[in-house]
Amino acid sequence: MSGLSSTPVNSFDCLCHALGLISRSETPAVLFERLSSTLHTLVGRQPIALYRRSPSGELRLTYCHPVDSAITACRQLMGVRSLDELRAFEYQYYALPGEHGAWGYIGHPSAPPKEALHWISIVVDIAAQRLRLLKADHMARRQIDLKARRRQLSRDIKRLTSLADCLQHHGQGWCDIFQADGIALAHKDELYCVGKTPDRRCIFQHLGHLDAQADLDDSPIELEGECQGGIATPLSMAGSQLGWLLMFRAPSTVSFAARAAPDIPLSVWLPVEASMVLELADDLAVAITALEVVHVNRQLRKTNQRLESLAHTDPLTRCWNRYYTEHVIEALCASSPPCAVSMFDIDDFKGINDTYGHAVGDDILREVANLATQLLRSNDYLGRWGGEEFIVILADTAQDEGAFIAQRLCRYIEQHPFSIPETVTISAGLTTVQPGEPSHSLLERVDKGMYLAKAAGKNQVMIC
Ligand SMILES: Nc1nc2c(ncn2[C@@H]2O[C@H](COP(=O)(O)OP(=O)(O)OP(=O)(O)O)[C@@H](O)[C@H]2O)c(=O)[nH]1
Repeated sequence: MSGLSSTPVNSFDCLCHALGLISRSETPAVLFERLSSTLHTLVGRQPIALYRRSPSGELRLTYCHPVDSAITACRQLMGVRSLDELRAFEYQYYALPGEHGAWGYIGHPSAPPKEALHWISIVVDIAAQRLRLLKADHMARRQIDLKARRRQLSRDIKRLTSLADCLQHHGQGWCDIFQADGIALAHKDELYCVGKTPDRRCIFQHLGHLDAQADLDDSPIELEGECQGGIATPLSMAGSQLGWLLMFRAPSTVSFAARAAPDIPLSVWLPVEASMVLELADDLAVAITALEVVHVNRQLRKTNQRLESLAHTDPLTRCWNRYYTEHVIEALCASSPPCAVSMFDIDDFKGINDTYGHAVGDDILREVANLATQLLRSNDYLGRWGGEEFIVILADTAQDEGAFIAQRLCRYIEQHPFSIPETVTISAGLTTVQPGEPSHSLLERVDKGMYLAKAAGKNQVMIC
């Protein structure tokens, strides 16, 4: 498993065996382990550090050998952050070539034996080739999974109601694809998490530092300190940042070194993984924007409904106001359907107000409107015409049936036990819509009917 670690360096067979193992490594982690241990032996058992180079040129420790002892014995080597530092400390180093410049570097403290130089360059070459192959393979396999997940997310966007919902549906799938132990989404001071993540305070503290860095682009950033093992990617849309996507690998799955040296910045996300996280972040930015649009539309719809209802509704009785009642009556007269209209007025209402006060008068008005609404059929309508006067529109109703309904309403109100000792009654006029007549003629007629009902002794219906 570990190359030359248990065999002599000068054994050609052993070296070939180690090269064979390196060239057959199935994962980057196994490759790093075999490469580091082989070099460790070749350079006379010096500690080996393997760093990944970020697009900005920063170096971060990805692997070291021997595992824990190297960290404690050689912290400076492990904590190197740039090529300049490698040079400044006069460490020996070799580039691990990638497709676009150096993928990373391998360093150790002092010059190797001369006879090993040739073998070192072969070992590094073979390792770099294997790393490129693994990258392509990894990319191909993970891309398929990620593409399927991305398609599913875009299909789900309309159905999802919130980011929490989104994470609940997709979070575990993303953890599986990225071999992450936890995922968090930071959006508008909220943090949505799935799986194992560091605590909120710690995440927000790190994001605060990142937000304060003006020179950040949209590239994923590996986190340090308490959030070691995490990678943060801005969620951006049309130049504005909506939040952060964070993925975490717990130290056990990261690497040995995270436990041994939490203060040494590690690289635990391969560049190919980071670019896939970026793809997911792009999709999430679209999902967040879509959720926001849905939310704003929902709010607008609610506000419109409220405004519409305010424009139509009498605030005291909650039935139609005069403006809307007039509008409906005009429309009725224009289409002249078979329809009866009744206008009623509470009898002696001034006396109620004068005796019990305006507030009680208001209660009676509300209760009369309620009783009328209860008694009317689902396609009949009640409007407040003004003061204590109401209009009832009885859809699809001939005169006799309309008169019967109006009478029934009179009796219903008369028999209702109101909060005052006196019996409350109404007087109503009733008429039907005549073909082609203007609304004012219909209203005059029904008003006259109501007046006649008052004149005839109140608490009754007059047809006219
Ligand atoms: N509490 C209350 N009173 C109202 C409201 N609108 C109008 N009124 C009162 O309703 C009363 C109507 O009185 P009048 O027009 O004299 O009619 P009335 O006392 O019912 O007499 P009749 O119509 O002959 O039965 C007035 O005192 C108005 O102030 C209202 O919104 N709330």
